Amino acid sequence: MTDHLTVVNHPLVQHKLTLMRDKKTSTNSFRQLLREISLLLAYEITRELEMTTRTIQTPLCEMEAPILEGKKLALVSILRAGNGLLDGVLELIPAARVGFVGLYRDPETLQPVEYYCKLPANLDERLTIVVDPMLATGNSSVAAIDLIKAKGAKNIRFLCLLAAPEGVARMREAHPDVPIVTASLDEKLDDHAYIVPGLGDAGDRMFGTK
Ligand SMILES: O=P(O)(O)OC[C@H]1O[C@H](OP(=O)(O)OP(=O)(O)O)[C@H](O)[C@@H]1O
Ligand SMILES: O=c1cc[nH]c(=O)[nH]1
Ligand SMILES: [Mg+2]
Repeated sequence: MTDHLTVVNHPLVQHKLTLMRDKKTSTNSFRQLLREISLLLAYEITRELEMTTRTIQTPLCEMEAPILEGKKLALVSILRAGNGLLDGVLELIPAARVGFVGLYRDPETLQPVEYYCKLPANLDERLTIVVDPMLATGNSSVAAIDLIKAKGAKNIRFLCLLAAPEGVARMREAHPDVPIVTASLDEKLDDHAYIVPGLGDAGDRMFGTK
């Protein structure tokens, strides 16, 4: 991917996102919609994967048929809200290796606090797609990608549902080599660094916590 930021304007994505933003949407519907959107976003973020060919026999003839090149992809979910995106992406790429980075954002300092990290082997040979629905200040995604790079990953993409301009700028500064794919570039952050108009706290809406 060459663009640093791709906003997926597909009508189905935008329609489902509107339903997710609506505060009247139930936890159950929110989770289902996120799973559906993540399939569409996964389609977009994998658009330019490297391909090679393999010789196969169809019932009619031999052909050189396209297949994905290289080692299996790695998907890394930033816990816990990342798991909502992970489910759909993994459905589309079932052979992917999966890692988790556990981070929460301290509500006072807005700094990420790490509590877990388990990543697949040979990240240096894999395309790594990092997933988290919310890119707000960018502190969490920058820290997660710092960890992932420290484990060897060189080819990384970041998939989110909503991005704030502040988070995109922070990512561009810290990780200019990591393209971002999102369903929406929202307007701004509020005084508590929540995305506006946003959808609220993604983890809470997904898991019914408060
Ligand atoms: O860009 P930032 O300002 O760092 O904010 C974004 C982070 O905040 C949310 O997670 P949260 O800390 O609420 O943890 P959770 O997923 O466990 O709910 C979200 O899922 C991101 O990880
Ligand atoms: O708007 C926001 C910002 C950070 N985390 C969320 O879940 N929502
Ligand atoms: Mg949360």
